[in-house]
Amino acid sequence: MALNVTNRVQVSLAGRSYEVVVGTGLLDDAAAHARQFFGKKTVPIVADRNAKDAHGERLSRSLATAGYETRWYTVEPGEGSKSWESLARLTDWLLDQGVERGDHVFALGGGVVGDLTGFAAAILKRGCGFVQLPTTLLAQVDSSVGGKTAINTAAGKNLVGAFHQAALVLADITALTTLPQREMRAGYAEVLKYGVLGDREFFSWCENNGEALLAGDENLLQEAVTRSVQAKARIVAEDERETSGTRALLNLGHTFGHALEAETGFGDRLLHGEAVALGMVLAARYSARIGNVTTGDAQRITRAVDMAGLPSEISALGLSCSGERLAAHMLHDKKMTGGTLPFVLLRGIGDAYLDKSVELEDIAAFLDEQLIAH
Ligand SMILES: NC(=O)c1ccc[n+]([C@@H]2O[C@H](COP(=O)([O-])OP(=O)(O)OC[C@H]3O[C@@H](n4cnc5c(N)ncnc54)[C@H](O)[C@@H]3O)[C@@H](O)[C@H]2O)c1
Ligand SMILES: O=C(O)C(=O)C[C@@H](O)[C@H](O)[C@H](O)COP(=O)(O)O
Ligand SMILES: [Zn+2]
Repeated sequence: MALNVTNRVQVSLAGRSYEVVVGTGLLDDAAAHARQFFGKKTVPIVADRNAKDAHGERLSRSLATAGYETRWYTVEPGEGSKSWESLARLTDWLLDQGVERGDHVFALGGGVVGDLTGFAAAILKRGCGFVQLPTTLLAQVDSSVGGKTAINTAAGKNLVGAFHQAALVLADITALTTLPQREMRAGYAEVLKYGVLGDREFFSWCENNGEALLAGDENLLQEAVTRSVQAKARIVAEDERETSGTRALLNLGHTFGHALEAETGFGDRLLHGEAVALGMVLAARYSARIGNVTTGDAQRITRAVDMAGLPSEISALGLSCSGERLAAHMLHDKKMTGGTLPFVLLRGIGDAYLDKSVELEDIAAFLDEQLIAH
């Protein structure tokens, strides 16, 4: 895939579809790409503070040139903004702006702003439109696509939310030039995830290209974002609301990961993508322990995570909790059905499946082993 070529991926759902546009400089040209979603002369934009500082001007300029005025609402960076308090403040602001059901709210930032704004749009006047302008690698490859929106509660991650699809996603690769390296790596965890869960060839591509991609090669970034979005769009088209089990595969590494995020306080100590990377390694090791996957494949996944500078050892987190305590966080997992928690496990790289026979006590014992230094 060559640079300066804009890739378009269609997310096709029952009775409707929307486009994910992936390319460079899209924010400079946002008015042209998104004009049909500007209801009035003023466009409400909810932005992560860092994303606005780095890229807000490009967006404002594009809209101003097309005769639109931007109204900005700034969200403080960090997982703490996915809260009831932020949601209340944001919905009040949207109401003050006179946003109507037919209008579209624009979300500029990473997964935090996308999840928060998407949820606000889902409930504002029982549902208005929204457009995602993802500015982190994680948001471009994952959170801006597929319609999961949510806030966190004291009990855990994403526990209050709604399925509400964006009307359009503009993934501007240029936005990633200002992204801190740690955030880039965290986003790469979700890229690797698509390979591990369903595409062995893409996993090899990541092994070969991960380092250059993380160093900022825009061609490779555009290819990784496009291929990730294609993979996610295929799964979401098949199982939009996670009812058949197909979409649950996108949760690979997340049952472990969300428990670790909860235990570390949803903060800078462990980013979502870092938790997912570690969670994927744990899912692979557990799969090897029950004889489903070869230790060779489990080690290859660990190496890919290490190569990306992502955490692969739970013992290195310095947690003082037990495996049982981590397993207790998992009781809030949204996959829980009738008291059973299905786990996304592996038969091999590129071959994830949902295992309904896993005992949480066994997971707790496994985690106790992992919590002891390797
Ligand atoms: N809805 C979904 O399907 C889905 C999928 C994956 C993750 N998520 C959620 O997404 C969230 C994580 O998203 P994230 O990793 O994007 O984190 P984030 O939104 O917290 O952004 C990460 C950091 O990057 C900064 N930033 C954003 N864009 C920037 C830019 N272009 N230049 C400089 N700094 C920039 C932000 O200020 C923040 O400090 C988690 O809450 C996770 O649960 C949701
Ligand atoms: O889109 C999905 O489906 C995913 O599972 C993608 C995940 O990367 C994402 O973190 C998601 O928010 C987790 O979903 P949850 O239902 O476990 O909260
Ligand atoms: Zn995730």
